[in-house]
Amino acid sequence: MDVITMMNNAMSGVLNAKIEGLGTTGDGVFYHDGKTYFLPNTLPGETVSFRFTGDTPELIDILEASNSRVQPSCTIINDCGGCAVQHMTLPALLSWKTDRITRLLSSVFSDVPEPAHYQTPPRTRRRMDLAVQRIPGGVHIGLHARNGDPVDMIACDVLAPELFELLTPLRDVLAGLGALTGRADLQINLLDTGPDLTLSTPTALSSADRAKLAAFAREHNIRRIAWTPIGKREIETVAQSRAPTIRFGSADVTPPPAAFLQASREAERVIQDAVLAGLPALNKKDIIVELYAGCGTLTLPMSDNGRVIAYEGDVSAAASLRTASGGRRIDAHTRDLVRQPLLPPDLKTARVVVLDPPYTGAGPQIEPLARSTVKDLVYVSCNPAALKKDLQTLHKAGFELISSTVVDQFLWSTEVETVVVLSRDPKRIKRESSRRSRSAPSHSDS
Ligand SMILES: C[S@@+](CC[C@H](N)C(=O)[O-])C[C@H]1O[C@@H](n2cnc3c(N)ncnc32)[C@H](O)[C@@H]1O
Repeated sequence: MDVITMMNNAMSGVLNAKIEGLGTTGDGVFYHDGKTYFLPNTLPGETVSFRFTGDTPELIDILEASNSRVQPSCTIINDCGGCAVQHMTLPALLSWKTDRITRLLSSVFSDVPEPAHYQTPPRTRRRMDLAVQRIPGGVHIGLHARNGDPVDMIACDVLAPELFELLTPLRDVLAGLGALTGRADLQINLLDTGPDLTLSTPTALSSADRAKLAAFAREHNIRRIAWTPIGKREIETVAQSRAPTIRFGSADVTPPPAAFLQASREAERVIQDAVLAGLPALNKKDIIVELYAGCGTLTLPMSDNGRVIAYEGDVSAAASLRTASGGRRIDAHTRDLVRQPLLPPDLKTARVVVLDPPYTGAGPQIEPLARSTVKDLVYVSCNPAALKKDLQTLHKAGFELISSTVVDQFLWSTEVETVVVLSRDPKRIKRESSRRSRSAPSHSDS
């Protein structure tokens, strides 16, 4: 930069900074005068110019761009709040997620094998919570802008095409509903039998609204549309031709409306495989205790390896799993594991525990698990901060890391899913450690 530009910049309050990292919401991180600041749309390694407005830095220009920078492909990227880091290449993003998990694991364990990693392809998301907003002459359906109104999703590189294409006719049918007086929510799941919709509106559906939704379901081959008043838990089926299903392992499950599903079919398979590979050697009679089982994503495939005793807090999800489990070695129980965690005596017969808790982590369940006699654990996590806290407790109780898998199923966001295999069985730890040292390249290999 020449001297005149530097003097002009100093007079107009323009400053330069080197971006040192990526924050957990996808903003670039830099340090100035001993303080940490975040700048959206910047990447680690970049040199940028910015100006403070009050205490908030505002990006002026990217002076030296990172090799990981790309032009975002989505045409509504500047408005839609869905993709925080579409200006980063997907391999760089996967590598950032993998590094993040490696650092997390290294802060807890001393022996950390390199994580396996997987990234779901674009346009495969099969579950999304969308906001619906009535506007003059129609509706917008989309994600919320950062701190703002829903942005109409006229383009999306994330959503599966079957769901994206449905948005156009959905705008028409939703615009015609009397119950849609302002904001509404639409949860869309893509099951094996097609889209499964759950609509939440501020006021109750009239019989004319119900008839319109039923006609829409018939016209678009949608097996089920459910409805719930905004903010309430009770869900009512408005239209159903046949039971919608999704296959887990060798069973077809009819999940409840708005059920939890892993975000993409491809990532679900990787998570299932990582969990199955992380189980210790089992006899068919061995007991796998599964916590936070949902409607059986992991339960059904695991039941080929042992008897699964599954616990799930959501009554409808547990009921779906129970119905689908017929004839298999599965006992599915409804249990709130926050209010009533399993205690060490409840875990006495477990050969292994598999847990896939919600975003907040395993909370009050983790201490009894640590105090139990269980030697092997497989932990599926969607929140690195909660995972770290739970791993610290488990490590103190003697668990060591056997392996981990990082799954990027929320493309262009900073969300990351991790499958962690843990053991406090000295023989398994020793076996894994010597297997790793045998397969590590020796110095003479280079
Ligand atoms: C991340 S999902 C995993 C579900 C399932 N393993 C899957 O892959 O589809 C977490 C599950 O925990 C359940 N859950 C949330 N809070 C719970 C609680 N307090 N007690 C028991 N289950 C709970 C949710 O209903 C949800 O099914």
